[in-house]
Amino acid sequence: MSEQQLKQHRDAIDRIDIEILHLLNQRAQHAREIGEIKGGGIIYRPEREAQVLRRIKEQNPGPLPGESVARLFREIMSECLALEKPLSIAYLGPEGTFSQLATLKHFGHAARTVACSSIDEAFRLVEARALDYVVAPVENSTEGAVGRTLDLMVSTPLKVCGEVVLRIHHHLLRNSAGIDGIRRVYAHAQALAQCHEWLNKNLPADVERVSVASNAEAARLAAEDGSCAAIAGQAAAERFNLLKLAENIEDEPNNTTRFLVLGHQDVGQTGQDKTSLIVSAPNRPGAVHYLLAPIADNGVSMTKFESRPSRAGLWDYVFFIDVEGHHDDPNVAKALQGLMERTSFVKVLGAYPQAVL
Ligand SMILES: C=C(O[C@@H]1C=C(C(=O)O)C=C[C@H]1O)C(=O)O
Repeated sequence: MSEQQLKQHRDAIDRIDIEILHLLNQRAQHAREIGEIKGGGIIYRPEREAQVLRRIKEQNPGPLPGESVARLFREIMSECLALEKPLSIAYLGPEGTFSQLATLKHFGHAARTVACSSIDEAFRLVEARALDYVVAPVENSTEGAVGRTLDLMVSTPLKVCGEVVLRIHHHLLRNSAGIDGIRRVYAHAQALAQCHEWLNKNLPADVERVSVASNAEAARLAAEDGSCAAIAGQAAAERFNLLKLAENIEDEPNNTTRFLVLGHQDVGQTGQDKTSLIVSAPNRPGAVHYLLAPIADNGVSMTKFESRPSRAGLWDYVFFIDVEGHHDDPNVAKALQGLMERTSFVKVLGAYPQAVL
């Protein structure tokens, strides 16, 4: 390619960048005016954001991949929303956890992410309206449910208004090269479980495995002591300046964690939604089958079914159920009505758009 051709393309890019710049600011101006119309009411509208992202993916002519343009527009919306009112989001800290990554993936980098010392504290701060939303891990594809989040959902007045699905990659991290001399590996209990087979195969049997409160805490400890390693993700590796001795050591290559976003609002329909609910059933043969019949009878698909011992009575169970559709969709509404006729405890946690990114 000649210098002349290169210059032509660069000149074109310079012109386009200025056009994009003006268009971005025009977009932001509309968002600011929308903020004034909302007049201090609810600013964040997950249903609208999901529709914007889905439309961008559908109409994307390429060559940029749909996922990439959606990620760019995620950040554009984040900045536009921040002009209306910056959002503050509680997550399970410290900085560098997968919960923080999930928060940024869902709200973009203009949101203020606030590290909390426990999932309980994150819920409390949002319940007390000191922060706007909480992002809490709810299930991992390898390890199953996050019990503490489920327990908090039974009693919280907060409503689910979104979900985030995050691919989880774990790395073996240390402050120097090579695995010689490692006496201990720190990790969150879930990360230890998710890398169990890799650890059995690749580290000597006498290396101690110690579970700590978060992967970021594990990385912090490994940064301080050269005889220790950590299992954690990219964000923690960068934050604590650690070397990656081995990458993507999770046993299950499609390892993902699903997070829920909770706040104080109801979310409208988008046509591709989910509804989360909790029901209880007596501990009798056939009780669960009887209870769930209205879901199948109304042609509603169930995407999650998780049982947990109820705190109320010994050996009574509560069931965490996700179904496809919004609780205002006619078939879902009928299914919910049927459930309510069959059990004394149904709590609809919220309806929200299915994850787009
Ligand atoms: C601009 C709005 O406010 C927020 C920002 C949005 C955007 O930048 O497109 C979309 C939804 C809201 O979360 C709106 O409600 O339309």
